[in-house]
Amino acid sequence: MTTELSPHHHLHGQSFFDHLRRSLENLCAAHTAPPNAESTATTTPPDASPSAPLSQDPVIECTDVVRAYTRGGGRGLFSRNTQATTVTAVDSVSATIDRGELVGIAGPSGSGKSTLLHLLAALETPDSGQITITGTDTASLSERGRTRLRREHVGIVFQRFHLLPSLTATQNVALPLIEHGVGKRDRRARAQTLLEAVGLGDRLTHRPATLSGGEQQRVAVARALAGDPDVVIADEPTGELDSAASETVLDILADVATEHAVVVASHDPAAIERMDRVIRLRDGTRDTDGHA
Ligand SMILES: Nc1ncnc2c1ncn2[C@@H]1O[C@H](COP(=O)(O)OP(=O)(O)OP(=O)(O)O)[C@@H](O)[C@H]1O
Repeated sequence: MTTELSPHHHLHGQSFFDHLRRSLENLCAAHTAPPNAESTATTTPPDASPSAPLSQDPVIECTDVVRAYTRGGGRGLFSRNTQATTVTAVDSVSATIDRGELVGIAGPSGSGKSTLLHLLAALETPDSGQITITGTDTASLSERGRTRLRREHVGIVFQRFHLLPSLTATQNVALPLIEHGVGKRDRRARAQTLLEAVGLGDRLTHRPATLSGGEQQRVAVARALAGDPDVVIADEPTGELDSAASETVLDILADVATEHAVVVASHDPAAIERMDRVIRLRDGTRDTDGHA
């Protein structure tokens, strides 16, 4: 059985993420990307930098968001004409997510958690209402613009880790930094710092198949942090893990939330229990917004 090490082993009187932030600030200063032309089509005031680390503006603002899917209505291989039905997966949801918050999205199966999470991550856009990420309206961007917005501001953690099997832990974490224009040596240094922060300093050259589920998820969290996002969005991050590994991943996400916004959609009562605040969904609408 693999022992799950707590990242807090590595804390030396300060948050490890303070150290991480400083190391990334140094990297970013050396690799500042040119301004995004599409980011002019935003709601950000012209004098505000969308990624200013000390900004008090919400990281994500979601206003009366609706997302519906249409099913059927076609002629299938095994069916005659079927009646089209519309499912409103997310129905008039409003929410604000700030830096320093660990926010849960809870609700029964089919209540709209994944759909809302995809909207908050700019993987999808709403049919109506508005979602802004660090001031940029996600619907105002082209597909490419949304990809760039995600790359610069959003880190995503999936239930099944989605690591590349042929790459080592370090290479998996370093991969997103290629698109940030970070050089090879700096990518490796940054990836190693992140892996040490999540307690995997002794697993740097391991490939995913040789890591436990909890370790793979910690690699996935480190990868999500590689580009120093404003928000980390996690879909059922403990869904595949035993309770000890879940606790470790939740400890790390709570630590990440001291510096970033973190949003976690989960069925897992132990995960929801750890959240600062919970957005509860029922049939796509918001039930309550209270403390878990
Ligand atoms: N791509 C899609 N096409 C059609 N219907 C969809 C699609 N995605 C989601 N839905 C429907 O929207 C509703 C909300 O789904 P969603 O996956 O967001 O819920 P969930 O709370 O994440 O569920 P679970 O906990 O089971 O993952 C469901 O009725 C689902 O069937």
